[in-house]
Amino acid sequence: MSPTTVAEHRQRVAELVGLMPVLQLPLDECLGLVLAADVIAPVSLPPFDNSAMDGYAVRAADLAQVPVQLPVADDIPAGRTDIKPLEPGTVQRIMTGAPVPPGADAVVQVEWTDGGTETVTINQAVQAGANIRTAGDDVVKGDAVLVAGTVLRPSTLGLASALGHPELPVRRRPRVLVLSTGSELVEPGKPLQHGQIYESNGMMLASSVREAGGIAVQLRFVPDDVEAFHRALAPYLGSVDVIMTSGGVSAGAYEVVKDALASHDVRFTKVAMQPGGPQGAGTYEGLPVLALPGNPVSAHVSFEVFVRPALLASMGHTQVERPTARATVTTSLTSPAGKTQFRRGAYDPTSGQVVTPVGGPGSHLLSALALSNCLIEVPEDVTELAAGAEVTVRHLQ
Ligand SMILES: Nc1nc2c(c(=O)[nH]1)N[C@H]1C(S)=C(S)[C@@H](COP(=O)(O)OP(=O)(O)OC[C@H]3O[C@@H](n4cnc5c(N)ncnc54)[C@H](O)[C@@H]3O)O[C@H]1N2
Ligand code: MOO
Repeated sequence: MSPTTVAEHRQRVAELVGLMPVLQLPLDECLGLVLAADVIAPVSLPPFDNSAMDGYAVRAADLAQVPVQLPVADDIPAGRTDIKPLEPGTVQRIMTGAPVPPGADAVVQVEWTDGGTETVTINQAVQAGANIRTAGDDVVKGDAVLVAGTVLRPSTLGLASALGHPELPVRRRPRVLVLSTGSELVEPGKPLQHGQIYESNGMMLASSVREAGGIAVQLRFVPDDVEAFHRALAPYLGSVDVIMTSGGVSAGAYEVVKDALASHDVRFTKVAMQPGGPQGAGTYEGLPVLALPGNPVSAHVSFEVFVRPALLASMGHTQVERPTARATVTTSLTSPAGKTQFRRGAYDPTSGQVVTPVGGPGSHLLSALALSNCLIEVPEDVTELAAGAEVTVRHLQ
């Protein structure tokens, strides 16, 4: 049986995860999410003509001869709503953001005056329209200012708030159960016995889920026991959207994930890549389940290549790929025939776009992964790369 290609498995994972439902969420919870429908401006911005300066609302024609002394008929702080018209031959003191009174056609900044409160001497003339921010200058009521597909950033959330929206329609974050299997796994902080290791995939994968915008629920220390596996999962089935496991998928005698899920609709396959060869994907009690290999680098690379794009797509993102670049590799590399290799690399954009492999190909080399900032992609049909060869790097940060 020919191995599954990276593209085929990516497609399968994306289809399994699907799209998250749309709901109205308070703006506070929308950062990084994708707008699911166009938002029509219910008001104009600014909503009314207002002053751009602290100063005096005037009729420009009254300043034909300067200096000129005029009576200050009223005082308009920002927020005042009962604005009186400006009578000819008078001014009103006005603050930045306050409504310009009817009849005024300009604002003189306070620095050009003596700052008087009963009467004011104005030393410089202004053009009609000076220092007035007109209604609709920024947004016109009825405009579709925020369009479906927009990724909500601080500025777009600021705009939504300025338009008076307390909440927005978005696709919600997927809740991912991050389940770590392995009887050898021990909680960090506890003593280790020979043969045991500290659990690390759970922390790494949960962080990756969060970095992609999802919600991670960690379930660690599930032993290599099929009954225990099913029991551990049961309480989460109603509250998560995706189950993501690590470990227990290869060819050993105690492959708990494979054994537990084989009777369900989960297909275990070898994907033509290294690391990350053994993969499982399917459904468990109606939920998508993604079974990643247990070696830490394999788990991380599997997340990057398959899960991250699927989670981003599930939230409505169209940009689901990490940015890539072309770079020359500083040392020679070998790669297994017929497999896409994802080597860990340190990419240096400042020195002519070169990348240096970090550590070897071993999928247990977690510190090399932690020291790298990119994956170097060696295509399936390439078995050797000389130093100086051009490669594609996938940025991880
Ligand atoms: N006979 C074969 N053996 C193996 C094959 C194969 O094709 N034939 N494939 C190898 C490859 S490639 C990989 S990758 C691993 C995948 O193994 P599993 O998914 O079954 O994972 P485990 O055996 O449970 O663990 C592998 C390795 O990773 C450590 N691990 C697992 N979970 C965690 C965790 N949460 N935190 C930290 N470390 C973890 C575990 O202790 C093992 O050292 O299989 C190869 N073998
Ligand atoms: O393919 Mo495994 O994922 O090499 O280590």
